[in-house]
Amino acid sequence: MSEARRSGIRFEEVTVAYDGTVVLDGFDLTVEPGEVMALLGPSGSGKTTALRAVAGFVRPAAGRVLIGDRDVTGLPPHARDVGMVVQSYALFPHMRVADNVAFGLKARRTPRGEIAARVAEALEMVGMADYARRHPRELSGGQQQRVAIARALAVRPGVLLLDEPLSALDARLRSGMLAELDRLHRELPDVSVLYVTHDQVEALTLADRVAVMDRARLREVGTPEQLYRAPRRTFTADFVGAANLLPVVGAPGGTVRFGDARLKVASPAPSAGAEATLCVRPHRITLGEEAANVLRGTVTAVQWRGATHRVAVEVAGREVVAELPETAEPPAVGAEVPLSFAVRDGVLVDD
Ligand SMILES: Nc1ncnc2c1ncn2[C@@H]1O[C@H](COP(=O)(O)OP(=O)(O)OP(=O)(O)O)[C@@H](O)[C@H]1O
Repeated sequence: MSEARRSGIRFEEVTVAYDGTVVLDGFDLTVEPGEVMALLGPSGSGKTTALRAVAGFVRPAAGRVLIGDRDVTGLPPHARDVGMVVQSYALFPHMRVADNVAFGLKARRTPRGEIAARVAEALEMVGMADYARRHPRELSGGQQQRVAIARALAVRPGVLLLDEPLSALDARLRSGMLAELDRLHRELPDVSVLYVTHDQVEALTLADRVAVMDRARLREVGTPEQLYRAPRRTFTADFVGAANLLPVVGAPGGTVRFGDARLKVASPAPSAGAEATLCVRPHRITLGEEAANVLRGTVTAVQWRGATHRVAVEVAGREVVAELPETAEPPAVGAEVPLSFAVRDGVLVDD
C-alpha cells in the first residue's frame, strides 16, 4: 500500500467570518505537493486568515481544508503536520536556540535520542549551527528569523506556512533571505509552501504560482509570468506590476479602438461596439512607430528614474505612461510624440 500523501493543501469553498463579517469568502485553492504558492494581496484582504485556517487557528464557518489526503478541518493545530513562521518570529525568549527548535519535537513526543539530531539538522539547514546555545536576545533579527524557520522545519512538516516572514527585516537582509528560502525549498522538494505577502517582488521571485486576493476573495491564480504578461483581471494587472489600463471599444476586424487609434491585441477582441479595458505594461511601450500599435499624443511629464525615464503622454484625454530605457535625450514636455507597442503586449482584462 502506498503511503498517505502528507503534502499539498486544498481549500474547498472555505468561508471564515469574525462577528458576522466575512473575511474569507468561498475560498477555493489547491497547492500541489512540493509547490510554493504565494498569497498576494493588499492589507486586510484575508491572506493571514487563509493561512490560519490551514494551521488550525481559525475555524471555517463553511468549507473544508485538506492537507495531503487528510481532511483537517476539525483537527486542532498540533495534529495537522504543519510548520509555521510568522513575521514577529515568536521565539520563546527564555529558551536557548536549540530548545526553541526542539519545542515542536518535544510536543510531538519525538524520542529523546532523535531530538538532538533533528535540531542539529534544522539549524544546519538555515546556517545557524554555531548559535545553538544562545538566547534569542543575543541574535540579530535575521538570525532570529532563521531560528524560527529551523523550528518550523524540525518537525519535518509536509506543509510550511510562512506569514510575511521577511517583513521585519531591512531591505538588504530581505533579499538575502529570499535567496535562502529559495535554496531551502530546493533542499526540501516535497514540502508545499504557502507564503503570505503583500510584496509583489517576494511573490514573483519565490513562488511557482501566485494567488491574488482582494476583499476576502481569490481574484486570480497563475504563474508569475502569466499574471505579469497576461493578467485576466484589472485588479491583478494593477496590483502585480505597473499597468496602463485604457478604456477601448471593440472595432471591426478583431481590433479595438482607443481614441483615433485602431489597435490589434493578443486577446480575442470584443464584439464591435463593446467596451473593454486594455492593459499595456509601461516598459513594453517604446517611443516611435516601430511596433504594430501606434498611439499619438502630447508629453505631459518626464521623470528620470535612474535606469529608465518615465514619460507620461496624453492620448485621447488619457494619460499613457511609457517606461523608456534611460536616454540622453528624453522627449520634452509639450512635444507631440508617437508611442508604439507590439500586438502581444496588449491584453484585455475583465473588471
Ligand atoms: N481575530 C480577529 N477578529 C476580528 N477580525 C479579524 C480578526 N483577524 C482578522 N480580522 C479581520 O479580517 C480581515 C482580514 O484579515 P487578514 O489578517 O486575514 O488580512 P491580511 O490580508 O493578512 O492583511 P495584512 O496584510 O494586513 O496582514 C481584516 O479586515 C481584519 O481586520
